[in-house]
Amino acid sequence: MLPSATGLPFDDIRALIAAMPSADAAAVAAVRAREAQLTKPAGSLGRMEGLAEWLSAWQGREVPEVRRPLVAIFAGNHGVTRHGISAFPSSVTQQMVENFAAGGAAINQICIAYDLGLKVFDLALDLPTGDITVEPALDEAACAATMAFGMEATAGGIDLLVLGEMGIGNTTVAAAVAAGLFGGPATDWVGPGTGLDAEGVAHKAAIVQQALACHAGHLDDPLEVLRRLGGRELAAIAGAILAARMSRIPVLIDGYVATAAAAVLWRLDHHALDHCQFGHLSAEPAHGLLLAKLGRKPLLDLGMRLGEGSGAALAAGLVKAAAQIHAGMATFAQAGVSGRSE
Ligand SMILES: Cc1cc2ncn([C@H]3O[C@H](COP(=O)(O)O)[C@@H](O)[C@H]3O)c2cc1C
Ligand SMILES: O=C(O)c1cccnc1
Repeated sequence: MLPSATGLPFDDIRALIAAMPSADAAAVAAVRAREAQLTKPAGSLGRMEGLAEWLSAWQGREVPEVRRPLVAIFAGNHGVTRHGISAFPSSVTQQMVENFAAGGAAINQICIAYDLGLKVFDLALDLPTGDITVEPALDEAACAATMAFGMEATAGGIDLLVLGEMGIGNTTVAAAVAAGLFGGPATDWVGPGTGLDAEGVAHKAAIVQQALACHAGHLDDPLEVLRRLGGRELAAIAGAILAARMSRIPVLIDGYVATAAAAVLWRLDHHALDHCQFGHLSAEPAHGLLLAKLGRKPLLDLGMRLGEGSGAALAAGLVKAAAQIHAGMATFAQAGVSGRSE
């Protein structure tokens, strides 16, 4: 699914969006029928029942199954870090990629605990994106190619895709993308990220405002917002979400940064994220606002603000359980349990 030579690279992305499959209504009907027979009061598993239905709808399976879940982390570096908008130096991006490979990060432990596969995609870390206060982060060809690269995350017969990121400075570009897509002042969209104090957050807002001014007049097209104000890991996440849709793989999206990338697709088509669930509510303050714009309720709210796919990976434990519960439970008839009294 690399961009073809049919025209501008973004045209290939738009063509995929126009061709997105919809939910499998027959699979949903089958899950609902079976759900009603399982040995529990109707509706007693709350949102877990909805997760089983969502899995079936997008997998196109009458019985949902999660046997090959994958966490994909995309890592990128950002030119805007020259303005001191993170509590950590940008060298930490590469160092954390090495830490992921060595098994020392939080996400490695979550993957062990829940038996999730993990792949880390390093996106030209030695080539930071453009400084968004004065130039676009990426040109169109690089942005489209990075989206195409992100599509590779769906390979290998996976049946659940969990998306996360690593990139010092990326809560700044996420804020810029969110503001570019939904408007409002930069102060609405920035937060402490890795741990800025109030003065640091105010400076970060000023930098995002500068970026918005620099690109004003070019932000009507969501893909332009992505390439001008975003970064490689955001582009790759957007590509991965789109490829997952085409391959009928349900997706779990992590915190503020991953949600900002997803929001680009939502602005292109309000149904583009129907195959996605939002794993958690990040403590990054603007994540709640962004989810409200998308009209979505996250699965977990644990006060986490780590990134690297951690909140979505924790939610993958719930999604695995939802599939197992639905597939494995006995029906009233099978178990000889009496149904509801008349
Ligand atoms: C050691 C360490 C591990 C991380 N894992 C994820 N992030 C998270 O923090 C970064 C975004 O925050 P900001 O915009 O403030 O730089 C991203 O790399 C994100 O995934 C980390 C950050 C650090 C320091
Ligand atoms: O919610 C996130 O994605 C997040 C929050 C803080 C730092 N990095 C990522």
